[in-house]
Amino acid sequence: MTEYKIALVGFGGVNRGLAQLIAERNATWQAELGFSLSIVGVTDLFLGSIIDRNGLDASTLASLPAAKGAFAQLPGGSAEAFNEAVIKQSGADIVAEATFTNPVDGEPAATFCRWALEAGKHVVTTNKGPIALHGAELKQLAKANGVAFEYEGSVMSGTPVLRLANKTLAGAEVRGFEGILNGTSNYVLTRMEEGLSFDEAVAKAQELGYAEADPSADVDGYDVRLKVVILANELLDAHLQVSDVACNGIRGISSADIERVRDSGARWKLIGSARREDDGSVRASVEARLLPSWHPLIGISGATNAVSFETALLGAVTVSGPGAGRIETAFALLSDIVAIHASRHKA
Ligand SMILES: NC(=O)c1ccc[n+]([C@@H]2O[C@H](COP(=O)([O-])OP(=O)(O)OC[C@H]3O[C@@H](n4cnc5c(N)ncnc54)[C@H](O)[C@@H]3O)[C@@H](O)[C@H]2O)c1
Ligand SMILES: N[C@@H](CCO)C(=O)O
Repeated sequence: MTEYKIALVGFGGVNRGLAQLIAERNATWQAELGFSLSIVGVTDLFLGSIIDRNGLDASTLASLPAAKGAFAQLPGGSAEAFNEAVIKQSGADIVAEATFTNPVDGEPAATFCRWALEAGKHVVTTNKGPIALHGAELKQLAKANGVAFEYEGSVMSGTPVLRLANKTLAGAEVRGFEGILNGTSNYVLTRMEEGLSFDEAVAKAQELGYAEADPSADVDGYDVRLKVVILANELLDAHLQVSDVACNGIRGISSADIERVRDSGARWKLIGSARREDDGSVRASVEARLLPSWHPLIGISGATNAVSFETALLGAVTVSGPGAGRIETAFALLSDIVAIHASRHKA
């Protein structure tokens, strides 16, 4: 039976969700997936850090109070975040990186990924910054060190999109995609349709753990822009930089704008899209669009996301599911670990 030792970098909603899943489901995973997980280190800017190479109790970690320096309450814990030590010296096989997404330069998460990969550890991450801004370099680094770099949760949380499109649409010739790729902004638009103000709806999305640390990344479209870059580079081999994607969010949509179109059945949605043009170039954008009532993405409400791939052989293939959420995104980390396990146990 395989046991992977895992270090958690960032212990907010997502990695705490993973600790909770480990506490509740390790025995089931052992039986059904052929591996279990042992948490050997955790580090967080706010909570501090802790290392135990023999394994920490996942349930104690999952229920740790969200108080500054809280790891100091545990035997061997510290109020200081010793990120580098947790990544390099905890004996982890896998590092789960889930710190804040930095949409400008992807740091310090990109550095955390580099440290782990260079030390010969697999990396699983839900953080869009390192992938959108340093994806090619990090994939190369992983290859050079014979380890995996997996990031399924960076687009549409636990809903399978990247691996699904990469593996199961291979050969179908994906020509482009359009999608609702941000849970927070879609939730905000839905709640505004129900009568909440913009600010009230954003506060609710924060409460539910959907929003980024700075929710302007959600409502101004920057989060979707990163996801469009990740999807376009992964599926269309587009080599896009973040600055190549025109980006406008939902801040300009007022309750009055929503009310005005209510009877027509049209709805405002934040749409991220990319398409290969006839000259081979890829054009991508993020913008609030008024979708007509017949549009395939019109029924996608709340924090649900959906992406419709335009393919040469199948026409449109649409995937929908949760686009945000602590447990939903922790599941994406698990799916990355399942992929790593499968690749190590190939016949
Ligand atoms: N929550 C979701 O629904 C969701 C979905 C998909 C992707 N993501 C991404 O996953 C990542 C984690 O999301 P989350 O909801 O857990 O965020 P969060 O804000 O709840 O937690 C992030 C944690 O990282 C810690 N942190 C920040 N900078 C750090 C540093 N330099 N060193 C150590 N720790 C640091 C913070 O203290 C915080 O506890 C983010 O990048 C987010 O964009 C989140
Ligand atoms: N803040 C993001 C999390 C998922 O990337 C969202 O609302 O979609």
